[in-house]
Amino acid sequence: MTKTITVLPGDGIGPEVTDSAVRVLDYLFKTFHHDVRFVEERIGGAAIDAEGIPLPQKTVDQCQASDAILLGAVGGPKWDRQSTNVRPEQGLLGIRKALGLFANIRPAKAFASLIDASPLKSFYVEPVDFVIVRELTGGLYFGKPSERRGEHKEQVVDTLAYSEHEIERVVKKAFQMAEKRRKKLTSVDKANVLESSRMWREVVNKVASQYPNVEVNHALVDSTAMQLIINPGQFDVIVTENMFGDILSDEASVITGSLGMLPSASLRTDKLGLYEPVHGSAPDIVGQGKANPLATILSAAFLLRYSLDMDLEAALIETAVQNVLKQGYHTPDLKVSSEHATLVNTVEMTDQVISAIAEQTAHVH
Ligand SMILES: NC(=O)C1=CN([C@@H]2O[C@H](COP(=O)(O)OP(=O)(O)OC[C@H]3O[C@@H](n4cnc5c(N)ncnc54)[C@H](O)[C@@H]3O)[C@@H](O)[C@H]2O)C=CC1
Ligand SMILES: CC(C)CC(=O)C(=O)O
Ligand SMILES: [Mg+2]
Repeated sequence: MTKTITVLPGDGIGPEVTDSAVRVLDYLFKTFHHDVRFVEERIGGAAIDAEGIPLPQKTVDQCQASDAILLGAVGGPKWDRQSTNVRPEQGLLGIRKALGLFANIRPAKAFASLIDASPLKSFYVEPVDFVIVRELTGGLYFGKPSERRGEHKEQVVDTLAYSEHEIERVVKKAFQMAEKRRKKLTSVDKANVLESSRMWREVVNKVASQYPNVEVNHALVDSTAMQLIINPGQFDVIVTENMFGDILSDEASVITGSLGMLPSASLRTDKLGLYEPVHGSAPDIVGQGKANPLATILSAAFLLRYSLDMDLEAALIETAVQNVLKQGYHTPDLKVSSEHATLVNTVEMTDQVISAIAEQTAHVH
């Protein structure tokens, strides 16, 4: 049966990086004769410009009817003056909520060829390979009411709300991941200040009894931000609420060399998932061929693995990315130490990844 991937390019460099990932996926589908079609829909600023709202119902319906979703990024200065409800970012929050994508998986794996050139290299006592599991449909970004109040609108309210159920389902996902990895879970919160964090800890401790072989510890978010830099190798799986995970995962990108390297998967309990780079729409480099497409290409590998059960094809992408970096190909955001460093643009980097896949699949007819 034909599978459907809905592509939401969005704004800024979003269309540049989704084009790259679609080219890579298309190459793999043709090579392995997989029957998969792509359908493009609008989200974010592009949807505001065309239809006046950041998340048209048609986009939600198409996503709901598909097997997987690939998203670029939303937002940009053009829409910064829009009121809260018609901002591009509401389109992204809206699709996550509408599809119930509560678990955002953000792995941070340092590629050896990039570590060598990192200013943080001296801190890497152990190989860096951890996953942030970020709660994605609750917390501050979704709390109601979020508004300006008072006669002169001199007060403001944002609400950090969580139910036990919302915490429990994402924490379970994190334990399941830890069980399949190095069996170490760090739950990150701000329990010395926030009631929501105290409930978070209680739920983690309750769920922990179902996973006796996973070592659990609790850590405060501020010191975790520091530990991520001085000793990132200590982490295996980190589970945390929406905003802490948003911030810590951008920080984690420094360890991997660039924000342009971090992929993500937003999952629920069935196979449908949304796959997107961790980065935003990067208005400062849009249209210049400088966007690093690897975060989105690696997100496409997750799409194959988690939503389409194509583990082999996913691994081909990951090995190809590793090989291309090892050969010294890099977009301007990446510092590489190789003597054979070759600066490439977005399209050339994508060409290199496809060639590196072709080398691995030369025997397939
Ligand atoms: N998932 C999403 O759609 C997100 C959207 N945003 C939106 O994006 C817009 C810009 O936000 P910023 O804070 O500038 O964050 P950003 O992630 O777009 O950019 C931060 C910095 O990283 C660089 N960068 C990001 N991705 C890159 C890539 N693939 N290759 C090379 N360099 C890359 C940018 O050039 C910039 O210097 C805002 O409107 C924001 O709301 C921000 C984060 C996530
Ligand atoms: C709209 C924002 C919450 C997007 C973002 O920064 C993210 O998901 O990483
Ligand atoms: Mg973010």
